[in-house]
Amino acid sequence: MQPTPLHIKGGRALSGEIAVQPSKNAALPIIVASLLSSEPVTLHGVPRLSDVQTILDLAQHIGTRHTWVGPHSLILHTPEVLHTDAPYALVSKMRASFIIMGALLARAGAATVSMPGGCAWGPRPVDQHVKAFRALGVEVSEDGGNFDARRASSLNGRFVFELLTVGGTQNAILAAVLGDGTVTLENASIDTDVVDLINFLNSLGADIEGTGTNTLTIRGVPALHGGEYTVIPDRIEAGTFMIAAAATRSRITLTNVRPDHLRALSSKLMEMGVDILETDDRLVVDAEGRELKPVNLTTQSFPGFPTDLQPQMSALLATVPGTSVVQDPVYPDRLTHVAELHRMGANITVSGYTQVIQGGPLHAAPVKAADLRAGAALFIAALTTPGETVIDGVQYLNRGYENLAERLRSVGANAVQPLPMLASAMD
Ligand SMILES: CC(=O)N[C@H]1[C@@H](OP(=O)(O)OP(=O)(O)OC[C@H]2O[C@@H](n3ccc(=O)[nH]c3=O)[C@H](O)[C@@H]2O)O[C@H](CO)[C@@H](O)[C@@H]1O
Ligand SMILES: C=C(OP(=O)(O)O)C(=O)O
Repeated sequence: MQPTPLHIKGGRALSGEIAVQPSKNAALPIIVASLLSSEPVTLHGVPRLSDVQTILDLAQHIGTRHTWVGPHSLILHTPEVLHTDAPYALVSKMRASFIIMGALLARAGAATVSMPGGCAWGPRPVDQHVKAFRALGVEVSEDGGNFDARRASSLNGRFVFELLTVGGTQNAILAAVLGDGTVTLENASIDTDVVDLINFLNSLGADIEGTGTNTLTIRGVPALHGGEYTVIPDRIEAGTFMIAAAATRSRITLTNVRPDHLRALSSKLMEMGVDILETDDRLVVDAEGRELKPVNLTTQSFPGFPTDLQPQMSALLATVPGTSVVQDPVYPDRLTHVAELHRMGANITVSGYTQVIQGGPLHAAPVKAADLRAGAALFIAALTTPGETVIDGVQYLNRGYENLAERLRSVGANAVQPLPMLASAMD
């Protein structure tokens, strides 16, 4: 059953403190990576999201048992691999599930994985994953929407990625961790979620060198032991809250945050006239009473401006008088927020991956999220307007934000999600 739409009455400032959830995009590959060990692994900092449930369902099919031992803590245990296939019903829900292929290749030597799904705003190829596997000695064939991969021996050799890919780098790392070969990956992603995966794997006894650089050397080890690990805070959720504070001209404090993961956003917000104060794992965003300036931005791989914050930033800029230009070459079709923001009075012209945004006041309207970050963008737009905006497509928001409405209510947002009974009574 789809969740009921969210009702937001904006036009008021936010204030107070909000704890950022642990990172979805770091936790998902780490959950998958836990199946490389036959011993129990305790993870702290796992967000309670529908995407996490999807990956746990997939892991369970493979043979991983899990037990929640705290609100964000989980014990995972894969004594043996029961199945080496990842069925369409699960993989099609979420792109991150494709890296099950690397984990299965490492632990079981074979994998049959359906082509991935996930936020579908346009083409999201996996050619680099497949090219990397083949270059390192894996046989991969494609049939009926499935990839079938097999390795006769340990992965060995060198692969140069043709572009920076987070998932492609993670998949190749996972496949190379076990065995007696040595793999060198060049032009590897240095994204925070890749670094967290490497730190996790090394904490279980993997031998991966070059963390945080574009060249990784992975020396196979016979087995990984169990262990305990804490996932990094979610920089995309933190960024979404920072943009929400700027859009509502508010001052809020974020806790459980890594300010060093958010520099590209912080410097754009500062350029607009927002004050950002960083101390260890806290960050204060102060836009109270500010007249913000328009800015131009182009998305890039980490440490550049993240594509996962592009729709939210576009919503903010749609409220800032003047002309801003936003370009997203990382995902040129990531534009499903635009038509919905138009319904709220935004003036955005699109040409290719470029949005030219003439900022001004928005108004409330019924809108529909078609993907996760587009949903966050609509939430932010709704927070800026005094009328009641109703956002449909909340299931996408639930993929990546834990109790978003409730947590933003704790800092003063007027956001409610009526229960299904109530919703039908109101129809
Ligand atoms: C679950 C997860 O962590 N998702 C994130 C991850 O997705 P994901 O890992 O899928 O994104 P990639 O880093 O792989 O994609 C980056 C770019 O490379 C292209 N590409 C990628 C692989 C490939 O084989 N061929 C190819 O052409 C993509 O189309 C895109 O243009 O990183 C993206 C970029 O930061 C984020 O937007 C996603 O939220
Ligand atoms: C797009 C995202 O996730 P996925 O890659 O799983 O679609 C995201 O987290 O913004």
